[in-house]
Amino acid sequence: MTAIKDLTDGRELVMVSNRLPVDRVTEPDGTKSWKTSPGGLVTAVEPIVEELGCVWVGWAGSADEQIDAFDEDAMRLVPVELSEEEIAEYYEGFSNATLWPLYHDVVARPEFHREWWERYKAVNARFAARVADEAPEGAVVWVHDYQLQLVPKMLRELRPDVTIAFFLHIPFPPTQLFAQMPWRRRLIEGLLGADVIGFQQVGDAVNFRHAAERYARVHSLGNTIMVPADDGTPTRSVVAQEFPISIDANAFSQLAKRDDVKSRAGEIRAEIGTGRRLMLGVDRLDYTKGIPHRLKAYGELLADGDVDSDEVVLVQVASPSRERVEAYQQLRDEVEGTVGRINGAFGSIKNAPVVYLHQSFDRREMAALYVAADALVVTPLRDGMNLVAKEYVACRNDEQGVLVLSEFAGAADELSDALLVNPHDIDGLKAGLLRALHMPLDEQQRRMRALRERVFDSDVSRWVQGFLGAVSAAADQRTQDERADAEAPELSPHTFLSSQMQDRLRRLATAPTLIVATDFDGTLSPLVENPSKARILPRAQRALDVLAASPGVHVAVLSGRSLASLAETGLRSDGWAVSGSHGAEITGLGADHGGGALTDDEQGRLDALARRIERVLGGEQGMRIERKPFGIAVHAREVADTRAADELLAAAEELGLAAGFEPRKGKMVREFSARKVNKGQALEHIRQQLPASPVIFLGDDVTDEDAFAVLGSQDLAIKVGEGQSRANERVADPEAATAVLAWLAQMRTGVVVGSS
Ligand SMILES: Nc1ncnc2c1ncn2[C@@H]1O[C@H](COP(=O)(O)OP(=O)(O)O[C@H]2O[C@H](CO)[C@@H](O)[C@H](O)[C@H]2O)[C@@H](O)[C@H]1O
Ligand SMILES: O=P(O)(O)OC[C@H](O)CO
Repeated sequence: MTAIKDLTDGRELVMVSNRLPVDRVTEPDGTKSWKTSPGGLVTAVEPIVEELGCVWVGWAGSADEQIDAFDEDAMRLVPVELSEEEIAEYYEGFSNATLWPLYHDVVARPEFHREWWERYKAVNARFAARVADEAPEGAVVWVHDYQLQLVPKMLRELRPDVTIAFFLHIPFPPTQLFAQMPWRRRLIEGLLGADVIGFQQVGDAVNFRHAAERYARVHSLGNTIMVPADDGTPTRSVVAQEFPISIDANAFSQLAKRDDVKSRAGEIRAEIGTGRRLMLGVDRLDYTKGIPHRLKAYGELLADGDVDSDEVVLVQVASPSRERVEAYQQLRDEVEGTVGRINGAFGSIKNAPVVYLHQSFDRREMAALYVAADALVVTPLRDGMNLVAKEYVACRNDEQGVLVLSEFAGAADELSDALLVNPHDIDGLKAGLLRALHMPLDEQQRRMRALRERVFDSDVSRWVQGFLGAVSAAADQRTQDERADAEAPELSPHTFLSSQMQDRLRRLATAPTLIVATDFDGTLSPLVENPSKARILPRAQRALDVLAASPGVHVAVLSGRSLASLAETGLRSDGWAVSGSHGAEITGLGADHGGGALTDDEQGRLDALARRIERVLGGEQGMRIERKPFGIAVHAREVADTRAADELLAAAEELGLAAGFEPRKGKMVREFSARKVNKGQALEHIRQQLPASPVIFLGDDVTDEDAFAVLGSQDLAIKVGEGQSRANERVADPEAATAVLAWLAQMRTGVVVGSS
């Protein structure tokens, strides 16, 4: 069986959410018991961790009750106590009357109160402290949702050893709306304490990254945000990316196949009246779910005579939610008033057009309702995902039934075979409902098959694996970065760079636009015997990430390696230009060029040379011939004797020249390319695609001289290591080259990368 440690690379898991997966309830006779907590978070997450095991820290749902930690299946549940005032101000107030409406596109007016904010901070601090006490050394701590956005930063300060993941189950609003939040910077900084921040949709992740750039003044590149530490310690990278949540589709499908569920579905159909079509709505009673819009559309269809209550019934299941929050009380009054009016106006003694159930049901009853329903109507005005839609699809083993789905539910991105509706457009919604009621069977089946394929393919285990996979990768990266920082030599630019070079770098750092170009092997990564083992120095990667994220800076890597071989080193180069095979292939920054297959003639000449070199030199100890997409490289780095190596390389040169190839000299390598290109031409080509900018280029090898040769007086050429060069500056090794890049990044952005 999969263990949680298989998903977290051997690390223990701690879950943190406002609510524990079970709620403490007081029965009418005063006895206490536990029941499953409401809402989508528990539906999605609990089945996985209950089996795999974890510590779960959360509120037990009752006031002023101190409860000891206890075990439930493979979980250890750790209750966090909340007082009456904290429930009123942290949970009902700041979480559900400020953040909830603000994050749901302000469909209700958010209230901003300073006392609520103070309470929110205090409760978040209590959660962080409790987690800090409970988390095993090096654990992965997974914090959930909007109620706990300050926990990541608070926890990082208490427990720097843990890896912190955060998942937001609800949307993250566009910057124009988030701007209303008086404590917006504090919330962003709180979240940026995490290593990975997960969102439901691409749009949510994009909104967050924009808000982070604007209010926390950080830079982002792709999914990665560079976060400078307050005290000048090294920059951290934080992944902010979408991981759309799902359900255990198989479990729902199996449940729907059970005889008791099928016979209960039959009973439900019999109870609503033979021949009547059943439309179903299932929601927490929440104003984001669009229940009044649904009722309005349905009421109008009855009034217009398009729907008859003898033929159709709408069963609306609305589970009680946040009942002490005013907006929820108003919603309940409105919904119950509307249901009463519709039933009063259009019902008969036999048939009410709406059956309204303000209750929670167990999963078996939910599955029976899904199986019984001819259509499920999901009409939120805004919803992070909406799991009800996916549950309905998973339960429809008969491949029938129609899903009517709001385009403002995150689920609409994936479930495009549903009937998509805009709940604000009442006429459109009415048309959607009618279409669902009259959809021919073959269209139902076609759509339902496609929906089921999607839901079963992207189920909750895939979500967990994707999210925890990203978290594990972040944890590994963090360990690597920390090690690199600890081992990084103390290089102060003032001691190892000439004052002239410092001046030049300062000037470049303030240029409106700048191209930072560099070789890879021997410049960004130390030279190693086996080229497949070469890796960029982590600090160099981060310095280039910071530079690339700075407006006006373009990063380019120019390598003799093929693009494929460069990618195999793990270099992260999203948003950069990368030139491979000495310029024969270029990608990124609009400079895409070359890379097409060799012609038969080119291939034939290259094959003949390779055979010849193989025959003449192949038997020599330590010689290695490498086939590249556009040429051949003859390596002599592993030849024991330097003189013998030189002689062998000279022999290879002779063979190449005889076959009409221009040998390209490198350190202990000679290359023969079918295409006559070099790094200088590649750099010129990239430069032409970008706004006129000065260039800084760093390189260590003979082949980098071609790039130095195309630089002018506004540019800066830096040779890495020993040997003759036309470059105007020099540093000792890749560590020093990295320090130059880090210093440049710091001067341009203020972000400290590493320990220089
Ligand atoms: N009367 C009733 N009785 C019993 N069970 C009932 C019920 N009514 C609803 N449920 C169950 O509660 C869950 C509701 O999940 P949703 O995703 O639809 O919304 P919710 O807003 O709670 O979740 C939040 O988290 C989830 C998960 O991330 C996001 O999909 C969503 O957008 C976000 O608002 C479903 O599993 C459903 O079966
Ligand atoms: O009842 P609440 O306030 O804990 O909300 C439950 C849902 O999971 C909200 O995401």
